[in-house]
Amino acid sequence: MTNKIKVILIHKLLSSKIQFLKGVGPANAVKLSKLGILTIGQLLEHYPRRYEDRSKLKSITELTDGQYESFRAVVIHVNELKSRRGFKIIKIAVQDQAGVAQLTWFNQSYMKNKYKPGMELIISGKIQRHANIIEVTKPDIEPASEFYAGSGRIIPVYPTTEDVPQWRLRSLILQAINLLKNSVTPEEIESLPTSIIDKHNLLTRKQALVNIHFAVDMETLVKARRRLVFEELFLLQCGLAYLKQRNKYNSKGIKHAPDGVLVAKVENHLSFKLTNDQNKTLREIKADMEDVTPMQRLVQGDVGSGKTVIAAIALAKTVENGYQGAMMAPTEILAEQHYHTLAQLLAPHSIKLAILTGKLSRRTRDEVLRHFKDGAIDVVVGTHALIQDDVEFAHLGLVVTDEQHRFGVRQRARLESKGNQPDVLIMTATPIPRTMALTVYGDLDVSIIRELPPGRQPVATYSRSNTRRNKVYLFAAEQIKAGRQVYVVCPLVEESDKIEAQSAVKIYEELSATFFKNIPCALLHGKMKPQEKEAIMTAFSCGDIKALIATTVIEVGVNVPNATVMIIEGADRFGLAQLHQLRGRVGRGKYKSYCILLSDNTNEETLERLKIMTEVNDGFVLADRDLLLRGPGQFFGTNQHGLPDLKIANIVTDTDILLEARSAAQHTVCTPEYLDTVWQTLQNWFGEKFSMIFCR
Ligand SMILES: Nc1ncnc2c1ncn2[C@@H]1O[C@H](COP(=O)(O)OP(=O)(O)OP(=O)(O)O)[C@@H](O)[C@H]1O
Repeated sequence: MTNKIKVILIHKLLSSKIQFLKGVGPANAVKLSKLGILTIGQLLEHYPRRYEDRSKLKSITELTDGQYESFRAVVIHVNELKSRRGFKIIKIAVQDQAGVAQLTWFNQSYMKNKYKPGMELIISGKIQRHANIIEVTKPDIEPASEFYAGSGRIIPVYPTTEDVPQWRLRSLILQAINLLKNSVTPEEIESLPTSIIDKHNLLTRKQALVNIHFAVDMETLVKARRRLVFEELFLLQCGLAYLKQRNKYNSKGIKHAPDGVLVAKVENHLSFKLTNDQNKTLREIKADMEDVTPMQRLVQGDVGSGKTVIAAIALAKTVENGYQGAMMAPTEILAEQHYHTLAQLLAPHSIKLAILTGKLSRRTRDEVLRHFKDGAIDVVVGTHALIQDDVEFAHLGLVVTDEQHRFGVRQRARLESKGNQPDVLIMTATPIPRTMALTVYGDLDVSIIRELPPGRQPVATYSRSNTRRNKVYLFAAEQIKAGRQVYVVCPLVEESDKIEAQSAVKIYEELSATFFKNIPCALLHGKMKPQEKEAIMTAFSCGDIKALIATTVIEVGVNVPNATVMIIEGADRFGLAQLHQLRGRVGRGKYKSYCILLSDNTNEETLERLKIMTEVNDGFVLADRDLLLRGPGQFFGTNQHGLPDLKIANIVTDTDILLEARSAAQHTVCTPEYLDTVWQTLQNWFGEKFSMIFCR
């Protein structure tokens, strides 16, 4: 079976160039390549975006106002008019036996040459009836000769460009489907083991491909989609399971010894008791480190749940075993902060720490690098500066990366490659929805710290319009008088640090002249020099500055337990995950804390998002809600962080199939040949992203 499978996915027909089809010359091939279609296989995997039911063609007099309908008619007259404002309007009159309708386009003069009197067309679009005139604006048109004469008329609508009209794409796919039907057996293009197909009651790949494009009826279409979604998720999960196994069996990592004196000293010196979740996570980490398989563990902890102390103990463990540890943070501010926290926890026990960021002088940097190399430094904290080529370690035992999705997988891999299969701990404070975590990080072991340290009260969150802005700032000033500190976050301006900084400056000037007059305030934004930023953060941390007016530079990780008020201006511009991160900057100590979301936006979805914030304090619940509200592409704000663009599956709505496919993949014993095929298919599907996801 496996040998056969290996042949299929490189079946001759599927790998044939698209020019093999009738009607595809060099020019059309270029246009199709812009859609990512170079081969017949890729054409067949260009799945419809949606479908239209055109099973019943109506006559013109039967068309209903406001409905999306289809009808067959002949062109009788083509006319170009000019509107008073200079628009070109193309009007084409069409006729069937019952009546006349008018098709209209604006500023698309080429339409007048495309359709000539006498041509028979299948026209689909939204019907507008004004008095006795029936009009369709920007209709979807197929020449009647291209009209697919299948038994059903569920018409696929494809993602496409202006260059490749729907009807052409549809007729090419039909041609490819006919070739597939006539010249390929189901076994020749099957990608799933027969046992899986039978057990999960799936269509064959051949049946699914035919029906996803031209289904005989709705029921078959649903089955076709289920099969292809299952296939995609199953193969992805097989790939992830394979990676995990490979890590387990093929690699020899560092086997740390059970805890000794140093780890005990660090643990016993903590000024607090670890929470149950922290203890559980720590046990999991220690077990991984004591195993010869290199650790690949993701720690997901809600904001303020106390991840840094866990990292500190793990670092102490590697040092105790004679190795070095490295911790990489996404920003200089965070690297500084982690350095100070780790120094407090580790330096009293003779662990030598250093920091490496972009701003060290050449001399200091050279010296620090020398001590990494000769092993005199035990633990280093840094930014991207850590992955530069000239950074070398004597014996790196543990790599911790904070805020996982800010780094590409490749960057992380570069740090890991500075040791000989070191243990790897990834920490993130953005809870990842479960379904997404299974797809993106399915090969990592996951620990979750959901519980917050005792005594923390939920942050009271309010959503307010700007009419109440004065009251909000008066409240903040009162809190400052009571000894607390305040953050004000300025509206997010995507793509422009400069405008964002300008808006922060404006708000800073306004507040320091009004509500915060005579209160020590400071401004913090991404355009400032690292030294300036650091000096301000230090002054805020030690309480010299009472109000910090900032852009999102403070979003992750900043820890000032005395701060109790977070005011977010233009809160509607932020996603839930980001608002939660910002809110997490307060409520980190023993004082009651508040988060106030200012916004005048009345958009329904925005109001819903802000309302969820006022009701939910748990980051994991928020993450799931955010995913539902905005979809997977939006979740991280950007698409570049390892989330594969799935071809057909939707991880929000296909959760059931995902869980079924995952369980099937975990229970399938894959032969090496089958895994080869899986590997090859995944590479074909995900291209560039493949190495991002799988080359760990
Ligand atoms: N078990 C505990 N009991 C009491 N305080 C704790 C406990 N664990 C951590 N803390 C304190 O809680 C604060 C937050 O910890 P830390 O900065 O490690 O959180 P975090 O999970 O990294 O948060 P974020 O993701 O928001 O940066 C720190 O002041 C830390 O000293």
